[in-house]
Amino acid sequence: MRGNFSKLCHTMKFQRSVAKAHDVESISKARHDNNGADPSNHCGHSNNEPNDTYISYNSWLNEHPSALRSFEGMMNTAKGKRIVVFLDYDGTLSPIVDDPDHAFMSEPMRSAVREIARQFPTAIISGRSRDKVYDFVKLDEVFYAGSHGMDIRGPPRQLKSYDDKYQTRALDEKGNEFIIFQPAQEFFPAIKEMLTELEKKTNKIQGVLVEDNRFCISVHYRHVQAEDYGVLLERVQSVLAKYPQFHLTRGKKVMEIRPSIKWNKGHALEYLLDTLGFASSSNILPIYIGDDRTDEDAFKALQSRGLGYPIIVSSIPRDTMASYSLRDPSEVLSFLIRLARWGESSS
Ligand SMILES: O=P(O)(O)OC[C@H]1O[C@H](O[C@H]2O[C@H](CO)[C@@H](O)[C@H](O)[C@H]2O)[C@H](O)[C@@H](O)[C@@H]1O
Repeated sequence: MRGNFSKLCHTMKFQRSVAKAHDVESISKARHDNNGADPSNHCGHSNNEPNDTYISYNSWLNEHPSALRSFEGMMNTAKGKRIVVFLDYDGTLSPIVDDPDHAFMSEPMRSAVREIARQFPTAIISGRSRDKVYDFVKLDEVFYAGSHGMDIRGPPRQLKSYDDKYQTRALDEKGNEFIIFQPAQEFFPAIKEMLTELEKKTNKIQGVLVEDNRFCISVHYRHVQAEDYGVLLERVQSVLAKYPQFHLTRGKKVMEIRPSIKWNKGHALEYLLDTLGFASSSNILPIYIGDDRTDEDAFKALQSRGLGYPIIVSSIPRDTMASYSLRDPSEVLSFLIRLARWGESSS
């Protein structure tokens, strides 16, 4: 394993030099490719000139410094604290790709996350279904929260502050206990109905993909012609109108249908901290890395506790509650490798 880890560190040195060479390229590339960060701009184009983009990205970086460049300072504050790592999946551990079923995680990323999970409690919190994220990540060392945190497989601690009906104790194949926490359980039959209706209502629109995320539904429009977008939105809204207990949120070229309960990635983060036994500890340092709007709920949770490091993954200036930034998943990889190495040397 140590051999793998030094291979990773080597990869990281390589990436650092590549990242320098790409600095200018990534900034101008950002002008053309925001991966759908702005849903009102269906085609994802911006009118800014490259120079404007360069200036605005750099001034944004002053507000949200690079977590790679700030690494030493960040870790000075971390000394003596218990680090807990939270990671989003799409756009963070895997790059945004055209086909959601092909958002694979690279082997170096898998090794880095495995190393991180050996050093620190680690959870992946995703909008995907929990099973799908596990299929991509395939690591048993990690806790998983799917459906934007509404389906958690966490540590074996049943919490009194949550209704027992949402917490199920279970055993894995090796006899280890864990808890499944599903606060949106009662919405499941309605979600199944909506899924069928959405598929029926949208299957004539070319390029639409309806994804079953167990307690949420994603309607992808990355491959929908701009002129068909209005019809798609109308059809999604017409289905939604029959289910007032659900609402629509937006991600990268995706509409996400979610139960209207007071539960999001921020609550999932709090729940996992509680089950890890860190409910009232001031000696912890949670790190959350994510790229999407729904990750803002987790950034907000950290900011309101005045705790830890919320880190946004973005190659364009974005309105965010994160304190630090990383440009893309390759910088996330570099950060995780450095963090794992830091953890190893300080343990
Ligand atoms: O919380 P996350 O793990 O970031 O999940 C958010 C959504 O991610 C996926 O969609 C996004 O990534 C796809 C693959 O790169 C891309 O094709 C799509 O356009 C993006 O929106 C996932 O498929 C969705 O279900 C999640 O809600």
